[in-house]
Amino acid sequence: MENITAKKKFGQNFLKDETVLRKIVEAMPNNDNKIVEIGPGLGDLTKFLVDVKSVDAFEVDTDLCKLLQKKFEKEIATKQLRIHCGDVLTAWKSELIDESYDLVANLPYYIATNIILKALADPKCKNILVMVQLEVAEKFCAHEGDKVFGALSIITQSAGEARLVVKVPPTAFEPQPKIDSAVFLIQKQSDRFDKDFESMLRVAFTQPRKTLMKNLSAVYEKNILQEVFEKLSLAQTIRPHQVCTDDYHQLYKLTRSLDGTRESGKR
Ligand SMILES: C[S@@+](CC[C@H](N)C(=O)[O-])C[C@H]1O[C@@H](n2cnc3c(N)ncnc32)[C@H](O)[C@@H]1O
Repeated sequence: MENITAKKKFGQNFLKDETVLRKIVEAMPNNDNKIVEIGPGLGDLTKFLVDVKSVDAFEVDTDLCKLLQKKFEKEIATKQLRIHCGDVLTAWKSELIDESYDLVANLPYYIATNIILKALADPKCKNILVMVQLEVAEKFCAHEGDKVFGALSIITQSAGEARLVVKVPPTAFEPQPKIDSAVFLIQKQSDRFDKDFESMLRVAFTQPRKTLMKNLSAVYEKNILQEVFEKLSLAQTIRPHQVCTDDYHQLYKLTRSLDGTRESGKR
């Protein structure tokens, strides 16, 4: 590895396995979108990306920024690569860049979920192809009935389709992480993103093993919930992971139209 010590605080595990790097590039959607890479690190994935598309890369570590500026002098001069040095979360307003892009990255795991949620909400982001902790990838890709089906799966299914691309063992990285990783792809079909819907999901999954009715009744009036459950033919004993994404949207619409929050009852 270059003369660089990996910094734990920035989640630095550099992907060294060329087969996995190629699999990421092969899974990229075929379109004219720009690429955004978050955390280019030593530039191993960047090298493949700039060969096929123009890339905007965001890197927080100033040592790595300097190294990348040297390594990719030519690509920076031809504008095939732009390096933004700094914390991507600070740079990210509602849109990260002002043109359509696909996010392709081996993400820093300590902020991976946050980054994916921001990309799902960003109207300029069209597709998300990222490496994260396996456990997190499974949550984003889960389907109704799966044990890990939850708020992240529903938010993803509301925006598009997700699929696991490849599982990656710790040996693919330097230094090696303690956990397995996975690359997954979300192809976005809609920019629909509703913070209130997300809040309802948080309530629905507060205690995943309890019934959905029990969780929701912390916020919604019980009689309204009973009416809504009946309309949607949902059993009162159903658990949150057993309800499909469409039914969650119906549930949200109906509870809103009936103004079923407990607060509203006190008015
Ligand atoms: C898991 S490493 C991936 C490095 C490289 N892409 C690879 O595959 O080898 C995560 C990268 O994200 C960078 N990073 C961590 N936090 C960041 C942040 N808030 N903004 C931008 N980059 C960040 C790290 O410095 C590191 O380069």
